[in-house]
Amino acid sequence: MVNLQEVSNNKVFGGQQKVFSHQSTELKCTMKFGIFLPPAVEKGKVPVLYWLSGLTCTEQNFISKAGAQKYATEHGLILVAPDTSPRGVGIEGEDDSYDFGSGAGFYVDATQEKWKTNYRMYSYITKELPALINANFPTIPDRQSIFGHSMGGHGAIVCALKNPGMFRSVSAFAPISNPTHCAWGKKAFAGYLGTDTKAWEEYDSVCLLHKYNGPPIELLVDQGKADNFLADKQLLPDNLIEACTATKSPVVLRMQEGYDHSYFFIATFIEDHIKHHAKFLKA
Ligand SMILES: N[C@@H](CCC(=O)N[C@@H](CSC=O)C(=O)NCC(=O)O)C(=O)O
Repeated sequence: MVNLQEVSNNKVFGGQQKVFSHQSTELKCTMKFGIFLPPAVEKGKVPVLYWLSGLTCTEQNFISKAGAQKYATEHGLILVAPDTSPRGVGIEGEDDSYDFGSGAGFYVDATQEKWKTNYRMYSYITKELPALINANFPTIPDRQSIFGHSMGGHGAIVCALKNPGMFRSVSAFAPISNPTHCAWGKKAFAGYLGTDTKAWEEYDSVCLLHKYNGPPIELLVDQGKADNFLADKQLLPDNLIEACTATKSPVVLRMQEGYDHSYFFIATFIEDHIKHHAKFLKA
């Protein structure tokens, strides 16, 4: 395997949950990602579903808490779950807060001097990682989809909207839907992209929906009604729905009674999301 070191390998639901590390050219550091290989890979190439995690996560949260492997085995999909930022790159302040720097790459390519060399998660997710996965694993490169949670839900929708046709489907759990209008997004975008808010719009799902000119994307979003970050106005799903309605973009938002922002919520509805993606990946 070119440029890949196996870190762990566990059999689960008949497949192999592996973690690899590699030297990233975009991020200029060692990165890890989880990859689940379903039993179907023994018979041939299969589609890939990328998962983007939220603030504070590494590649471990999704692979150990979401329970996704069972459904990836059922539908014959590879799952790829990368880390959420560069690690240990030696930028002053990189570990100071949970919502900026390490664990909080926000899936953008930073333009600000201090961050721009390493904080290139957008290019990592849309270019380097798919190329690495397709070169080393039995994928069908033109059958890939993307989903994520919170900061990762934002990342998944943004990556799909900025690259029409690259992903066959997209879905999200409690995404940060309109980062230019919430505290998390304003802090991250000011730090990575600077004070010109025009540049922020390039990474905001609501703004990008108004510019999108590709094949229709049927977006599935689950949102817990008891999510504290919903109450704190960090997620703003109504703004996403308004933009989808205005642009006639297909969307299903399911407001889930009593669910919070945690991986318990994700594990509850992960089957529906994998089914949603399988419908498009297997069509
Ligand atoms: N203050 C909390 C916030 C961290 C948190 O809740 N992270 C979520 C994602 S939030 C948006 O991107 C998460 O996925 N956490 C990991 C988990 O396994 O639950 C804190 O510092 O914990």
